[in-house]
Amino acid sequence: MPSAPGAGRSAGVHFLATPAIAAHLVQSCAIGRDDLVLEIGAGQGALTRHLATTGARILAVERDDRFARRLTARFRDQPNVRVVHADARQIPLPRRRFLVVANIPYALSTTLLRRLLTPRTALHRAEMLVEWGFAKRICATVPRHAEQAWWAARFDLHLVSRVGAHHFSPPPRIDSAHLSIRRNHFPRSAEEALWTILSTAYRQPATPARTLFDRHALRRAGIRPSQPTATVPPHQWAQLARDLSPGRTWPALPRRLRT
Ligand SMILES: C[S@@+](CC[C@H](N)C(=O)[O-])C[C@H]1O[C@@H](n2cnc3c(N)ncnc32)[C@H](O)[C@@H]1O
Repeated sequence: MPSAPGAGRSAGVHFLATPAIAAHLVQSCAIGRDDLVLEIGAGQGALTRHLATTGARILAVERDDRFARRLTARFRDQPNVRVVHADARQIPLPRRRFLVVANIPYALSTTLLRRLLTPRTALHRAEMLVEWGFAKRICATVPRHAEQAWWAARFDLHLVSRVGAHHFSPPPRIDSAHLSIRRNHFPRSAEEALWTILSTAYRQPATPARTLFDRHALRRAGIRPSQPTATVPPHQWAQLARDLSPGRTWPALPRRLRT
């Protein structure tokens, strides 16, 4: 989604205007009646109305006073939908397993993903509309930043499709993307090792991996020892972290990755 920088609380908001895209986003999430779904930025309910029909418990978070009031009225008769009038950057996230379906403000993408993909998150999967360029950056085979690699090593990030600006009202200047996120089986016990490896590697992108890490461990992870670190995809760093993590003490994760 989409809001011009510096826009007011609801100015510049671009609502999803194509019901088929809303329906597809919700279907992709394969929601069951027992699931808990967090919708971030519910707006006028373009996604909420499809989420409501799944029978799952829906928490529809909306910061804008007017939208929150209207949503509350609109879904008053749907006992499985609770409208939460709050800022999604500050609400406590569910402690039990949850799913996310959202068309989020472009400006909040990094902040929200940082929160959703934190080590202690109970996020299981997410289907989101985000800015096209943002989706391309975080789904790149080799992300350019260590934090993006940190996300991609622990979750499967998949750019499903491009969603043209004409599907929003009013249309933003740039297209969006359907981004799909699935938790993978990366062990929590290897997270400190993973971050240490990534931050070391991303600080020295042109360096052959063997100058930073044990060459036998690199080979076991499928990384050529001569390979410049900037060309190693996140899942191979994840494999290296799994391999090196047991039996050693690793530096704690930086605070920004834990909030
Ligand atoms: C792109 S619109 C999407 C609205 C609706 N989900 C749709 O698809 O049409 C994003 C919504 O997020 C809301 N929003 C913006 N910042 C927010 C925040 N920090 N917390 C919760 N909602 C926020 C806006 O008020 C707006 O309703």
